[in-house]
Amino acid sequence: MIDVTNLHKRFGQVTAVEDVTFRAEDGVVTGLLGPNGAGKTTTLRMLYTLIRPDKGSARVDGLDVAERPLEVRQAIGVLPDARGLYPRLTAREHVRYAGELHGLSGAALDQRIGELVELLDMKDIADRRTEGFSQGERMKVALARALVHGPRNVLLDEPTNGLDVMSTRAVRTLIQRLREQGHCIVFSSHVMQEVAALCDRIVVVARGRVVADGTPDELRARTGRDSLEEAFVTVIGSEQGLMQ
Ligand SMILES: Nc1ncnc2c1ncn2[C@@H]1O[C@H](COP(=O)(O)OP(=O)(O)OP(=O)(O)O)[C@@H](O)[C@H]1O
Repeated sequence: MIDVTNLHKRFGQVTAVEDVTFRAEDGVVTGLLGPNGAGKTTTLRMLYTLIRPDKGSARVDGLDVAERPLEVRQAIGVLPDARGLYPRLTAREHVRYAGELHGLSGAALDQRIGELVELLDMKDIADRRTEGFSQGERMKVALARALVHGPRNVLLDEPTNGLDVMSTRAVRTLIQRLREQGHCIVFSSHVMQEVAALCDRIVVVARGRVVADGTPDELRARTGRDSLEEAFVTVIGSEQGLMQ
């Protein structure tokens, strides 16, 4: 479970995150939805301990991200916005390396890599160097790397960005499976159709603040709008940046 309370982050003159509060429960897909520059990536970066909040706090399974970053990193799997892969390593070597960094080894690691190769349909690419991989292939490697240690909490920054229809479906299926297994899943997107298709709960972020938080039905009811798209535009106060 992830608990975020009054997070704030500034970079020089730019206030990236002004006041973000939400809770992401286990067994639930929580979507962070907002236009470009709303503060989603910065919020996720604070959650996965890459940067420290200026104010406020965030807890992952009760562990404070600023006070216990190493334990937090064990408890989360992250698909960051930059998917950076090593061109000379094969897909399988990437996953193995990440597993070793998490303390896995031997038969247990081999078995886990095998499961992920199967789950993400990576058989054809598993033993190829990642140099020249397509966006979808890179995404699969980055996802397998994020999940190798079986983290309870999964943070995904725009996981379907740039993917074709089949790859997008594969990612959706994976997220649904993780939800069924009781994981806590947070993913960010600026595409409302994506969030609407997958999320049980939607946290709408605009200009560094949470402007709405609820189930799709609650958001529709609160804004008096029939369509989710209109509800989003109403809470954000603008259509800018929300479309693909
Ligand atoms: N390291 C940084 N230095 C300076 N400004 C930053 C930095 N990181 C983020 N920002 C600024 O903070 C604001 C929020 O950025 P952030 O990347 O969190 O938005 P986002 O909601 O993830 O947007 P997108 O959908 O475009 O990825 C933007 O104005 C951005 O330019």
